[in-house]
Amino acid sequence: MARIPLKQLLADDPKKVLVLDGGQGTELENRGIKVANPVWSTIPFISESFWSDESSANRKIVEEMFNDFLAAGAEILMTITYQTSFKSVSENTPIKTLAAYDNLLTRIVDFSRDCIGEEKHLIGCIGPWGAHVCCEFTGDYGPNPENIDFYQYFKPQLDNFNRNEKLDLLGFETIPNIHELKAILSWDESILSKPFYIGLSVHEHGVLRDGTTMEGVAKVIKDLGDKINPNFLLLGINCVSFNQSPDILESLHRALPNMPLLAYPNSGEVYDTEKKIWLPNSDKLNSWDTVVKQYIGSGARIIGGCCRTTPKDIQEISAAVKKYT
Ligand SMILES: C[S+](C)CC[C@H](N)C(=O)O
Ligand SMILES: N[C@@H](CCS)C(=O)O
Ligand SMILES: [Zn+2]
Repeated sequence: MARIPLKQLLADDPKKVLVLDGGQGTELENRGIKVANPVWSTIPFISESFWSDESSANRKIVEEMFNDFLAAGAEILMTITYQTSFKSVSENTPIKTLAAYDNLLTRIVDFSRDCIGEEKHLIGCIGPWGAHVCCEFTGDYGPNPENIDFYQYFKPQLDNFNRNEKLDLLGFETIPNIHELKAILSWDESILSKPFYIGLSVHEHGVLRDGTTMEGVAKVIKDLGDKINPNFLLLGINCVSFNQSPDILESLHRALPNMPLLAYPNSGEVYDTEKKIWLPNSDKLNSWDTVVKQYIGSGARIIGGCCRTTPKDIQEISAAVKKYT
């Protein structure tokens, strides 16, 4: 059975909320893959044995992770390509040419689609420019962020993902800087020809990591008016603090009441970018039940978990989504 295009699915049933998967990189780490390296969760796919040996240990781990998120209730899942930009891959792995990079992405998407089957929706995950220098939680893009050529950075991944029919949606996630947001939103259908969403990396005080307020974010979208790419389907927050996430989503909803939103916070732990480890932060103040109810009240149409959330979290999210929709 063909999948319903997401734009149609969300429009046809205004109450439908899709359950997303959880933190993939950190879940692979929980299961024994060492992701603390310059391409982070891309690492298992770099080794040729992943592709040539069907019984490779890493291959089993990735398959089992997808299975466990599916069993927990995920209806839309991501490719594990957060740090798989051409720049990150070509600078840090033996994959140096655009042709070899293209082959890598196609293999990962094919493999992900095989893992989740034909019925579930698949997101082509695209991490921010800052991921390759690990500043997705500071938003510090240097002294002249307006001069960064974001298009050149994303183009190889976009060119591949745009033409891959196994992907239903592109996800720019953990975007911490307003210049990057403006760049993505300036691209028309010739550059972004598939439906896409943008997940913002927001500080626990409720501003984008670079200090931009949610009103400032909304202004960029409002100013574009009807020039906005019709493929821009959802805006939201990801890898933000679990405890603060309902308030942050609510502030985005107030600023953009008609925008379909999405939310997938992290566990509340904080990433140490030097040591590449997660440090405990405050305890969870709320349950997923409470948080999901608030997200839905704020217009969320896709809800899941980001770093350090597990299939158990997705199970709780799924139960809450069923209860409140
Ligand atoms: C979302 S963070 C945990 C991704 C990893 C980071 N960019 C790093 O390279 O360590
Ligand atoms: N999509 C990524 C999140 C990075 S913040 C992952 O799930 O690993
Ligand atoms: Zn994350």
